[in-house]
Amino acid sequence: MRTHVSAMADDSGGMLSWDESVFRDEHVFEIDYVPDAFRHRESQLQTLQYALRPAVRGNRPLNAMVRGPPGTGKTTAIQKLFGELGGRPGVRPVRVNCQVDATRYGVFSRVFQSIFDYEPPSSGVSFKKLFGQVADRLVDEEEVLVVALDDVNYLFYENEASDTLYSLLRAHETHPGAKVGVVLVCSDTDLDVIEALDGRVQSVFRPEEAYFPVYDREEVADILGERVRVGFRDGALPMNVLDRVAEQTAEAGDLRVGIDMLRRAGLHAESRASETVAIEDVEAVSERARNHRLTRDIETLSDAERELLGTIADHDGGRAGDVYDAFADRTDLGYTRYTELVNKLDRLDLIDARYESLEGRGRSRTLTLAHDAEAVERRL
Ligand SMILES: Nc1ncnc2c1ncn2[C@@H]1O[C@H](COP(=O)(O)OP(=O)(O)OP(=O)(O)O)[C@@H](O)[C@H]1O
Repeated sequence: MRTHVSAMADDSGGMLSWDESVFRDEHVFEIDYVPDAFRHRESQLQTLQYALRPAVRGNRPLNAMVRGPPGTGKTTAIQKLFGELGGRPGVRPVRVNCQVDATRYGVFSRVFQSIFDYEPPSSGVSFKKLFGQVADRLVDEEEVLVVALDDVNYLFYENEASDTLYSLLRAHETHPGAKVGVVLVCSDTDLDVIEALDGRVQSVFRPEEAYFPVYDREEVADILGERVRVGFRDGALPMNVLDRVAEQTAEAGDLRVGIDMLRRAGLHAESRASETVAIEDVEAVSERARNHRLTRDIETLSDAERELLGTIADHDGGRAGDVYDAFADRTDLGYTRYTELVNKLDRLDLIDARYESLEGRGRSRTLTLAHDAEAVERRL
């Protein structure tokens, strides 16, 4: 029997005891959790199954492209399908997170690691050799390789996308008998993937497309309701609270906001020694949860990118040339690299880089933070 909470609160100065919790299984709110139930994505899964089916018969699958805004289930769909494919003999599905591995060498290192069970050296081995070993093994073992390039937009930002795809898509020419299929997963809805590829890649890449739209409010409530059922104790998160979270999540358009909000609201309820989560807990955590993506995006930036974001925060709304002067004082990077970094921050929606015409002096860009400066600076 659990002790009544108010008694616990009195005994321990307003805290639940360490082993008391509103959660049944807190892990279901963590980022690496793959849910058992995956609803409202039936047609997208069907399209992808259709494309990948030849692989289980030992043939090259159709290439595919998965598109849609962040937090709409793209990665989860791949994890589900690849989980199933991985159990089939003769198929090797590999999902590469391009946010982490944003170069051709990085992508092939992941594939190598999946095949050989150890990581290749990060330098000293040529790409050609790495590729050769992967391809030879695929041919010897008669395995079909299916590579998902998740968050492939990062390969584009680093200008590595065309080379990577070229190598994968033409593997059968350089290594006869190699069978490779590619699934691109892109969360940058402003990026026209096909258009952004080199002509030599465009001519061989005609993917099947699966689009993942933002979930509507009912879908969000249904999905989050299931998460609550698995993750919270019975009755610990009432319906009205779920509705409030669903409403805010649908507004944000990213399911991750809701999952994060549920977890934080649960922790907040615990911190005030309550066995149930209330609207006030949601209110208390909602700003942090809504900025979840901002936190994640800033975490993935390189030192130079952070430095630039900090410089823009200090010169919010400034002209690109002026911001560069300030940036150059802090780093030794040249203007070309600076422009690349500006473009990347713009694409990540961390800043808005807009052209303005200067009377009689051509055009210049102004750089403005896309988020509240304080929220950005707190995360840098
Ligand atoms: N239909 C669904 N049912 C249950 N959980 C879901 C569903 N769709 C998404 N999720 C959950 O929402 C979160 C975000 O999903 P996911 O990572 O698949 O999104 P994504 O579209 O790949 O996002 P990004 O583009 O930012 O990588 C995950 O925790 C995932 O478990």
